[in-house]
Amino acid sequence: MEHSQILKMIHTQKLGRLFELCPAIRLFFSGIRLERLDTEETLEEALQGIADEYLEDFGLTRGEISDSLVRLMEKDRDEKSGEQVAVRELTVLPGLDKSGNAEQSGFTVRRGEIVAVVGPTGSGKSRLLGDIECLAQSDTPTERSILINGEIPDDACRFSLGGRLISQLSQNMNFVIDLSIRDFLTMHAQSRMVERVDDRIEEVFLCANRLSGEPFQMDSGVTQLSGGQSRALMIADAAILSNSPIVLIDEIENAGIDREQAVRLLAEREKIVFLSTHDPLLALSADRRVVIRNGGVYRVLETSRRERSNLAVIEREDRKLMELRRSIRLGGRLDFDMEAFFHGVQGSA
Ligand SMILES: Nc1ncnc2c1ncn2[C@@H]1O[C@H](COP(=O)(O)OP(=O)(O)OP(=O)(O)O)[C@@H](O)[C@H]1O
Repeated sequence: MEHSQILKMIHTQKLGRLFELCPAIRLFFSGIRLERLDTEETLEEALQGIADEYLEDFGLTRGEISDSLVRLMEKDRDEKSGEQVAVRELTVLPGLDKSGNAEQSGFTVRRGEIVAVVGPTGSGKSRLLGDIECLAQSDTPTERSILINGEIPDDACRFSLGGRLISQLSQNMNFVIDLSIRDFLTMHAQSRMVERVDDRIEEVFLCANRLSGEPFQMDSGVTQLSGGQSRALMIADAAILSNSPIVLIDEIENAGIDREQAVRLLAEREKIVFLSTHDPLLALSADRRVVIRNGGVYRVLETSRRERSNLAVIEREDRKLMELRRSIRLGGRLDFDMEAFFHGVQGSA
């Protein structure tokens, strides 16, 4: 559906019809405490009885409400068409490093694979994720190009489906609309047309709570979540509810969530996952790691058999560190025999 058709619909259809076509619109109105609008009226009619000052309290004008509804319907349309693109593999073709030298190599990632992106601070890890996110075609500072299933994505795929193909969970996740977690997840589940919405949102909620260091309630507001809780919720949401076949995650390790479980969860869902990280546990959990140096891909290393067996040791030590972290958070003291705790005789925090 074209933009002009959507615009016309927003202004001529009854609200009830708009809610049916795009459930996120109902949740948009819940978010500004207008749950009881008359569904037999059009948008203009329904908003007639609402004072401008009321809308201003939410930082909205009538025009902005109509623009938001158009965007929600367009997002819904793109999401539904995005489901038709089956991504089997993604290829990064080499570009230039920060000095303008050709990159050593490109690489291809297949469905179900996890790739860690590693490298010193400022080397260009986020830039690589950014190139993937916008499906770059030699039009970013790195001049890399991204292929989907071995082909250059066409413009429709790039500009319209790009956002639907790819979920990006960046370091700073802020929620702007104050919905409860239940409403937020319901909105996502409905806009992604999943079946058994209540069961699925319960699954996301339980999973997010397992990932998060600090438990939270289904009826708390999303704006009250801490940074780590928000990331846990978004990771569970991306894994369980999202149709996006490609997930990009920036520095999960700083979020204070259970990284081991988060990676396992994403790996189970047959997605292509890129993790930018400085963390050996995450790097070795991936199938391979792309090493970035001076803005360019320097090496692509498969995780070796030896590294996989070393991962078990890193996980064991990491669980001990998590135990210490938990103890510190709960106000405990770490004045027991640390040598014994780490190297041998059973100790406990
Ligand atoms: N190949 C390149 N050509 C030109 N500029 C680049 C290239 N790669 C990265 N940059 C630029 O270098 C800067 C640092 O890159 P980026 O933020 O991606 O680093 P990072 O590895 O993610 O850092 P951190 O670990 O601190 O998050 C950015 O401004 C980015 O656009």
